[in-house]
Amino acid sequence: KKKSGQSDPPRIGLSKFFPDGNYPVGEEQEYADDNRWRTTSEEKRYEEKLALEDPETTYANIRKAAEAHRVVRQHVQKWIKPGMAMTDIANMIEDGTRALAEENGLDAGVGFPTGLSLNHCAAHYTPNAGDTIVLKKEDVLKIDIGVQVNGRICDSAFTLNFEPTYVRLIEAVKAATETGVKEAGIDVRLGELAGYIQETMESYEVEVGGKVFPVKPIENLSGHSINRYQIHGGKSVCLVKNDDETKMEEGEYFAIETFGSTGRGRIIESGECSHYAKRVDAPHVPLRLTSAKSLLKSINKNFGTLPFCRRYLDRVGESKYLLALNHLVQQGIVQDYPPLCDEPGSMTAQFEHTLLLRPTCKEVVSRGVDY
Ligand SMILES: O=S(=O)(c1cccs1)N(Cc1ccc(F)cc1)Cc1ncn[nH]1
Ligand SMILES: [Mn+2]
Ligand SMILES: [Mn+2]
Ligand SMILES: [Mn+2]
Repeated sequence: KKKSGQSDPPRIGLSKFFPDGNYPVGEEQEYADDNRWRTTSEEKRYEEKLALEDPETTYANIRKAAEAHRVVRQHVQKWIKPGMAMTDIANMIEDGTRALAEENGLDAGVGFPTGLSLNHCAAHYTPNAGDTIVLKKEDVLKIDIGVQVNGRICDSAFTLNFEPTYVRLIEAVKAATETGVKEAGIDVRLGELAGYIQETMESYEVEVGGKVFPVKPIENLSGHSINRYQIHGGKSVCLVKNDDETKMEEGEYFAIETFGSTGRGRIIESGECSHYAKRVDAPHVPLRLTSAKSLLKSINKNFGTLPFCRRYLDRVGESKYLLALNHLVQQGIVQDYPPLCDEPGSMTAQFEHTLLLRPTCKEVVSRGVDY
């Protein structure tokens, strides 16, 4: 019997199932001892006052995005198979996301391009038009899905394998992300949190073809704070111990994401770019290129500062835009985010959750039965 009456594939907007706007609360974790007092009735009253003052802090937006994230990802986990084209996997995910989040311009829909990075590539790959790549059974696939509701972005990712070779790598990264979630908290220093993540990651090794590889945290990838319509809020949670004294603060949203590798433990930008985003601090330079002017207008209208990919430009009717897009990148108006890859032949894995630092507790809003 269907649990929620949702269709298969999932295409019914979530407001049909939560008409009162009370979307499921994520996993609530208590803060560590020195912040234990936060679960007091005084803090609870404070949180209720906040919710009355500003509907945004009822967290309904991020919780709707997270519920859409869970339903879409659990559907793709069920149906994905080696032999499927990356483009079809991307469309399956994005069609579901748009339907459940009830896409409506910039008010709701896809939060950023669907990451489908394979093997030694860790992040920021999604197919461009004409991509013919097909999933293979020996692939290790990172699926990174973004859902946004009123600019609140649920950024969460997981790793899929179809044969057991890299199971220990995947376990290492899942454990490291759990450590990051557990140790995160108000007033926690980012550099210290990085050390805890590194310690968990480096306690694993993986044996491939009789050779033992230590699992390395990817030292130049990181988690990040998230603001409304801004996937990178300015704070980074690195994966190796460092002396960044910056603290996590009450009310912040964080993407806690970790990446492990059997290679160098370092990514380089590699391959054709698909991911772009208008910079939040984009300079107002006079654009001489007419095509760049009209493309920027389309980007502002359709994406604002949310990341997009070439397929999304195709979808909103743009064509022959590459010269204009590269001009906007070169002018510092649009940031390009090329695929981030470790050395060929290595293997990488990722897990990511979105975490709310509420006054009374930490809420792992993207938690599901799957991860
Ligand atoms: O690597 S990031 O650029 C970054 C990490 C720390 C500071 S900025 N990036 C943010 C982002 C950039 C472009 C996107 F299309 C989507 C997200 C992390 C990330 N990628 C996927 N999920 N999370
Ligand atoms: Mn992500
Ligand atoms: Mn992220
Ligand atoms: Mn307080």
